[in-house]
Amino acid sequence: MAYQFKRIAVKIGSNVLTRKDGSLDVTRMSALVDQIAELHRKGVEVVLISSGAVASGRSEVKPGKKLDAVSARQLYSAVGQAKLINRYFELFREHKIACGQVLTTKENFGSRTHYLNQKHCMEVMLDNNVIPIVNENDTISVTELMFTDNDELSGLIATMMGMDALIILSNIDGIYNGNPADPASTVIREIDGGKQDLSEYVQTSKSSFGRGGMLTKCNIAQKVADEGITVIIANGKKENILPQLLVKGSTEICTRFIPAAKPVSSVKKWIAHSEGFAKGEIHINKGTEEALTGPRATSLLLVGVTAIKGEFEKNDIIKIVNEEGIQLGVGCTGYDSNEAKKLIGQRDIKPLVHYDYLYLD
Ligand SMILES: Nc1ncnc2c1ncn2[C@@H]1O[C@H](COP(=O)(O)OP(=O)(O)O)[C@@H](O)[C@H]1O
Ligand SMILES: N[C@@H](CCC(=O)OP(=O)(O)O)C(=O)O
Repeated sequence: MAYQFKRIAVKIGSNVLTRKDGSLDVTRMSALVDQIAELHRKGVEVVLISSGAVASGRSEVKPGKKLDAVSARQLYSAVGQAKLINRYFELFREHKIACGQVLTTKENFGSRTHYLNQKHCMEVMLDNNVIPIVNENDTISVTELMFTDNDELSGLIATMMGMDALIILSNIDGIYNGNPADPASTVIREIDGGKQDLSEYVQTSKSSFGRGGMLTKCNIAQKVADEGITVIIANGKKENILPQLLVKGSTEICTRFIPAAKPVSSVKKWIAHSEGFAKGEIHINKGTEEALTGPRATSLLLVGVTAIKGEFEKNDIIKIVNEEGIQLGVGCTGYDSNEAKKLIGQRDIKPLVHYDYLYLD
């Protein structure tokens, strides 16, 4: 069977892996592992981003007293992640395939060094036929340090690893053009990258164990497709869904985001996804805004900077803001904040943000 993609990220939502009572659905897990094993045997490289730690830990521990939300998430994920990865390990072993655990946090995507270390780790696993199974390290990432959900994490991984496709498996066939419970609603089969406003269709409601909901999936999918990666939202509870989606000329029901044709450099992709990690703000004057947003690739020079806010190190991500206070984009800084503040207004020195490290919205 010929598949359309050679390298994919597969994200499995909590709802796919949990039964109605919250217990881990080992039958479903086993079916998905069988499908990934089949793809792996046929030469498709797969990175799995699996949710389900919190949901599967919940049925294992019964706290003596009522816990606050953060403590509960830490406790359940610590226990649940051990249970989850242990299951995956055994299930893949039945196929004589090794898998390995990668736990990460939002902070690991904020510095280029950590980012490249993570990428290297997963590359070395794939080179050695090991399937990386990624999840957020829920035990230490709390409140503002958290990803919105694993959809956001899967988008970052797909971009970082230069995937051909990101497949987001949820408990629903795709994005419906109305309330999914309404029989008149149908699945939107194709979405042209970032060009369509989907907010009118997507309800803010979430399924019982999910975190972000369909709206975050849509936002992430549009961003990732804009970077040239196909994104598919499909139902992970359907039999043999992964091979069916991957087969050339597939007619499987799903929502497919058409990737943009323009190539984007890997550094720019990292920067584009890094806005949430920005450490400071660079305010620029009108002339600099015109130069940056004009047709020529232009670096951000300190001569056009009017103010620098926040503390940051060299190579950190910073926001670029115009005179009206509107954010124009993000970049990776060539100076730390103390040095940059001293050099505001200076000419003929290296740029604050080189255009290779600049991403404008
Ligand atoms: N227009 C829509 N189309 C499909 N699903 C929708 C839509 N609006 C809201 N949803 C809800 O989004 C849920 C999936 O998101 P989420 O709960 O985050 O799942 P997951 O755990 O797979 O990440 C669906 O079960 C559905 O209830
Ligand atoms: N890291 C969490 C994932 C939470 C989450 O994002 O869930 P989902 O919205 O179902 O993908 C866990 O493993 O429980």
